[in-house]
Amino acid sequence: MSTAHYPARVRLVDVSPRDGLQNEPQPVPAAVKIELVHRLQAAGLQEIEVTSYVSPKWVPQMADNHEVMQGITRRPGVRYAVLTPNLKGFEAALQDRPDEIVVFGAASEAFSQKNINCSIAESIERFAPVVEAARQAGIAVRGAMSCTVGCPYEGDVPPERVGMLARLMKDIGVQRVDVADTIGVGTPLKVQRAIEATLAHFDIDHISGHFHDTYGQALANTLAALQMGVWNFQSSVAGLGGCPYAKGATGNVATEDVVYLLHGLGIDTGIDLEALADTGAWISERLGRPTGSRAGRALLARRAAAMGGC
Ligand SMILES: CC(C)(COP(=O)([O-])OP(=O)([O-])OC[C@H]1O[C@@H](n2cnc3c(N)ncnc32)[C@H](O)[C@@H]1OP(=O)([O-])[O-])[C@@H](O)C(=O)NCCC(=O)NCCSC(=O)C[C@@](C)(O)CC(=O)[O-]
Repeated sequence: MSTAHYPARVRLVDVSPRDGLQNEPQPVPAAVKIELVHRLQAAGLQEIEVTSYVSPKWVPQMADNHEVMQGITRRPGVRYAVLTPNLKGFEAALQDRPDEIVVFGAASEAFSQKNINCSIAESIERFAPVVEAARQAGIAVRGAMSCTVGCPYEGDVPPERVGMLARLMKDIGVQRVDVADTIGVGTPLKVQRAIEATLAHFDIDHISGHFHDTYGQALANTLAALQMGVWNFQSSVAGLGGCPYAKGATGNVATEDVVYLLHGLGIDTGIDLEALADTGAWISERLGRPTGSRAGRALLARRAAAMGGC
C-alpha cells in the first residue's frame, strides 16, 4: 500500500498541560505543570497548549496560569498557546506573552451556553475584539470549534453547523481552526464531513484535528483526517484530559499513540517517542494512575522486558 497520499510531516500540539489537566479533581502543583511543559519540549514537541485564562470559579485547576507561564523556560522554535475566552482573559494572558491565543466556540448552542455561558452569536461578539487585539499585538490566533460531530446535550451536530461556525471564526480574523470531537463520539466519515464543512472557509494548512477517545475512535479519526491532507493535530500525553462541561467524555487521544501511528506511516513528527513515553509515565505517576496511552504502556513494558523484567 502506498502512503504517498499522506502528508510527509505532521505537527502536533500537545494540549496536556491545559486540556489534560483542567479537569483533574485534585490540585496539580504549578511546578508539576511547568515540568510537564519542559519534558514535552525536550521530547521534541514544537507546540504546547500551556494554560487558560478563564474564570477560576469555573475551572479552578487553571487558576495558576500566570505562575505556570512565567515559570517555563522557553525554547526557541516552540510555540506556547493559551486559551482566552474574552478580553479579560486576553489582557491577563498578554502579561505572559503567549505565542498564540485560542478563542473557543462550539458548533452546538447548548454546549456554548454550558461551557462559556453565552450563545454562539454572543461568543463571536466576545471573540472579535480579542482576535483584533491579539493580531495587533503580533500574537497568532487559533479558534477551537467544539462539538463538531456530537454534543453531550444536543446529540448529533450536522456539518452545516460546523461550516457556520468556521465562517464566523474566519470573518472575525481567526487564522486557523481546530475541528474538535469534544466527546469522542465521531467516526471517520462523520469527522471527514466536519472537516469538509470547515474546508469551505479555511484551507487544509489551517485546520487541525482534535479528537477525544471516548469510543476508541480517535486514531481512526486521525487517519481519516490525514487522508484528507490534515497535518496539524492536537493530542495529550498519556491521554490525559476532558472538558469539565462534557461529562462522561474521556481524555484526548494520547500523543504517544498518535506518534506511534505517524511514525509507522513513515510520517515525520520531530518527536522522540521514547522520551514522550517517559513523560507520559512521569505525569501519570504524579497523578497517581497508570498512563492512558496504549503505545506508552507497550513501550515501557518492552523496555522493562529488555532490562530483564517479565
Ligand atoms: C467564559 C467565562 C469567563 C464567562 O463567564 P461569565 O460568568 O459569563 O462571565 P462574566 O463576564 O459575567 O463575569 C463573571 C465573573 O467571572 C470573571 N471573569 C470573566 N472572565 C474571566 C476571565 N477570562 N478570567 C478570569 N475571570 C473572569 C469576572 O471578572 C466576574 O468575576 P466576579 O465579579 O464574579 O468576581 C466562563 O464561562 C468560563 O471561565 N468558562 C470556562 C470555560 C472553559 O475553560 N472550558 C474548558 C475549555 S474548552 C475545552 O476544553 C474544549 C476544547 C478547547 O479543548 C476543544 C474540545 O475538545 O472541544
